[in-house]
Amino acid sequence: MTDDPSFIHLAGVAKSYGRGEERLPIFDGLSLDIPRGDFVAVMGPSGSGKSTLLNLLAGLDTAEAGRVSIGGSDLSVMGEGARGRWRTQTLGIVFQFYNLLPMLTAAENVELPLLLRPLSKRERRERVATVLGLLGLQERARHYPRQMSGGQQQRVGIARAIVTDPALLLCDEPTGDLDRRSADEALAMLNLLNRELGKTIVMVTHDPAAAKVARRVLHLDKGTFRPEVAEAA
Ligand SMILES: Nc1ncnc2c1ncn2[C@@H]1O[C@H](COP(=O)(O)OP(=O)(O)OP(=O)(O)O)[C@@H](O)[C@H]1O
Repeated sequence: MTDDPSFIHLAGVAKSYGRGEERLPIFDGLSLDIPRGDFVAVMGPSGSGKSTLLNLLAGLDTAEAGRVSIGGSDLSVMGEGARGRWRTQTLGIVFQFYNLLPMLTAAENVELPLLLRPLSKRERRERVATVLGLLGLQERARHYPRQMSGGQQQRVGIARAIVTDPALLLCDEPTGDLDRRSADEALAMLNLLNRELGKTIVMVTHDPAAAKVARRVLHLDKGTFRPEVAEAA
């Protein structure tokens, strides 16, 4: 697909932490191409750079060298403000520990990203109701996080991530805090978002069951991807 540039394109990315002699290199020339509509699981030992990669893809951190381009936007040349605006338009993030605001109901948590959009209250409510329905959470709309199970809270987290209809979902250990059944429900939802709605998904995970749901598994080890790529079903 030479005339169809990758949706996610990393070339020669360098990233380190610390300064001078204390400098800890994480990536030194990392490259990666992910087409639109892919569902990629990133696995690897602790400290291999998975979270660092997600932070670069989210535009939350910047590379010292190389190019990070997503959906045609070159994050490496954007300032912080531009990256913030890009993030609200392009990205949904699903966190391991859900990151819901405890004083807001499920519906209010899901509505949050929409407050940055020029939408009427009615339009916001309709969108929230649609995604809560998609996630099977209609009955939970007025419940607070403390009144929900971990699995339900994670589904609220997924609803919040997709309510703005982003092209890209980044998931950081989305099943890491869930029992098997809730984990499988969350994975089924991610699978549906990828296969039915065409969302591109990059998911960092230690969970082999999560990796099986993805279309591809990338193994990160000491800051580089292992050459072999296991193809999913
Ligand atoms: N802000 C930081 N300052 C200094 N060192 C950092 C920082 N963030 C991460 N590191 C170091 O960079 C390396 C890669 O960290 P990273 O969090 O990307 O790994 P990971 O693969 O996500 O690990 P885990 O599976 O444990 O979450 C680790 O050695 C970590 O200690």
